[in-house]
Amino acid sequence: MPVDTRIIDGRLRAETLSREVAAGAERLRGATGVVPKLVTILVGEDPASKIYVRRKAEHARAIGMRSVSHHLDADLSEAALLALIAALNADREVHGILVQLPLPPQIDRVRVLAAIDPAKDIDGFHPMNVGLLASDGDGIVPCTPRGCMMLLEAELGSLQGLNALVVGCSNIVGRPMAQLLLRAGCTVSIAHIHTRDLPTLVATADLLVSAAGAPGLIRGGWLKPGATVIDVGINRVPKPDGDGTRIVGDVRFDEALGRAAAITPVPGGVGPMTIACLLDNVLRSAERLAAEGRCAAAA
Ligand SMILES: NC(=O)C1=CN([C@@H]2O[C@H](COP(=O)(O)OP(=O)(O)OC[C@H]3O[C@@H](n4cnc5c(N)ncnc54)[C@H](OP(=O)(O)O)[C@@H]3O)[C@@H](O)[C@H]2O)C=CC1
Ligand SMILES: Nc1nc(=O)c2c([nH]1)NC[C@@H]1CN(c3ccc(C(=O)N[C@@H](CCC(=O)O)C(=O)O)cc3)C=[N+]21
Ligand SMILES: [Mg+2]
Repeated sequence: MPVDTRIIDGRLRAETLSREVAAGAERLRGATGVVPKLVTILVGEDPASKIYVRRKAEHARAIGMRSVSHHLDADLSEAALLALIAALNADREVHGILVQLPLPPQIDRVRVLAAIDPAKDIDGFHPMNVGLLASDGDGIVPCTPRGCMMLLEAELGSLQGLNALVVGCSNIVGRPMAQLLLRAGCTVSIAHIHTRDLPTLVATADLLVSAAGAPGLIRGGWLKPGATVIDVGINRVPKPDGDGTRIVGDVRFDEALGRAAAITPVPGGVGPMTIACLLDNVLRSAERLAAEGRCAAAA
C-alpha cells in the first residue's frame, strides 16, 4: 500500500542548528572574550573541494565566528603540511582545524590527521576521537554522521531496537555512522563493495543510511515499506536531457516516494547538516579550550 513519504528538510533543520550555534558563540564571547575560529586547509585544485571549503568558511563568518582558509599548491610536501598543522595546534586563537579530504597522493592522510591536536580536530578524524567514539567516550564526533543522527532522531524519536543498514564503510561517513547507530541501540549492518546481496539486506532495514557515492544504487522496490532513508551520497551526473549536470544521491528518490516513510533529498538533506554540525563542533571545541584555559581572547 503506497504511503505518503515525508521529505526530510535538512536545510531547515540546519538553519535552526546554525542559529543555536550563533547564539552559543555570542554567549561564549560575552563570558570569556573568546571568538571561535575555524581554520580550513585545502591542498590542490579539486573544484568540488574548493566550493565546499569556501562554503564552510562563509557559514562560519555568517554566524559570527572567525575563519581563515589556507589554499596550498597541489605539490605541497607532507612536511610542509605537518609544519602548518603544528603552528595551528600551538596558536591559542585557533579552535578548529579542518584538512579537506582527499589529499594529493604524496601526502599520507593518516599521518596528517594524527598530527592535529585532538581538541581542535573538529572533523573527528584523529585516532583519539575515532577511539573515543568506538569505546563510547566523549570525543569529537564526525559532522556528517552527527547530522544524520539528528535528522533520524527528529524523525523517529528513539532508535532503540531498530534494524539499521549503513551502505559504505569509509572513515568519514560509514564507520562513524555505524558506531553512532550502535550507541543509539540499533542492530547495525554495514554493507560495502564486497557485499553479496544488497537488495536482501536493504529489505530488512527499518532505517537505511547510504554513503556509497554510487548514483541510483538503491532501488525503491528494495526498501522495507515504511523505512526511513538518509541519503548521504552526493553524485554529479549528466542531466537526462544532456544539458549540463545535476546532483543526485545513492537512492532512487523517485522510486522511494510512496514506499519509504521518510527520505532526505539530495541536495537539501544531509549536506547542509554537515556544515551546521561542523560549526557546532568548532563552538564546542572553543568552549572546552576556554574552560581549560588553553585559548586566548580575540585581540
Ligand atoms: N552530504 C554530505 O555531507 C557528505 C556527502 N558525502 C558523499 O557521500 C558519499 C560517500 O562519501 P565517502 O564515505 O567519503 O566515500 P568513500 O568513497 O570513501 O566511501 C564509499 C564507501 O561505499 C562503498 N561502496 C562504493 N560503491 C558501492 C556499491 N556499489 N555497493 C556497496 N558499497 C559501495 C565503498 O566500498 P569500498 O571502499 O570497498 O570500495 C566505501 O566503503 C560520496 O558521494 C560523497 O560525496 C561525503 C561526505 C559528506
Ligand atoms: N575533512 C573533510 N571534512 C568533510 O566534512 C568533508 C571532506 N573533508 N571532504 C569532502 C566531504 C564532502 N562534504 C560535504 C559537505 C557539504 C555538502 C553540502 O553542502 N551539500 C549541499 C549542496 C550540494 C551541492 O550543491 O554541491 C546539499 O547536499 O544540499 C556536501 C558534502 C564534506 N566533506
Ligand atoms: Mg564530514
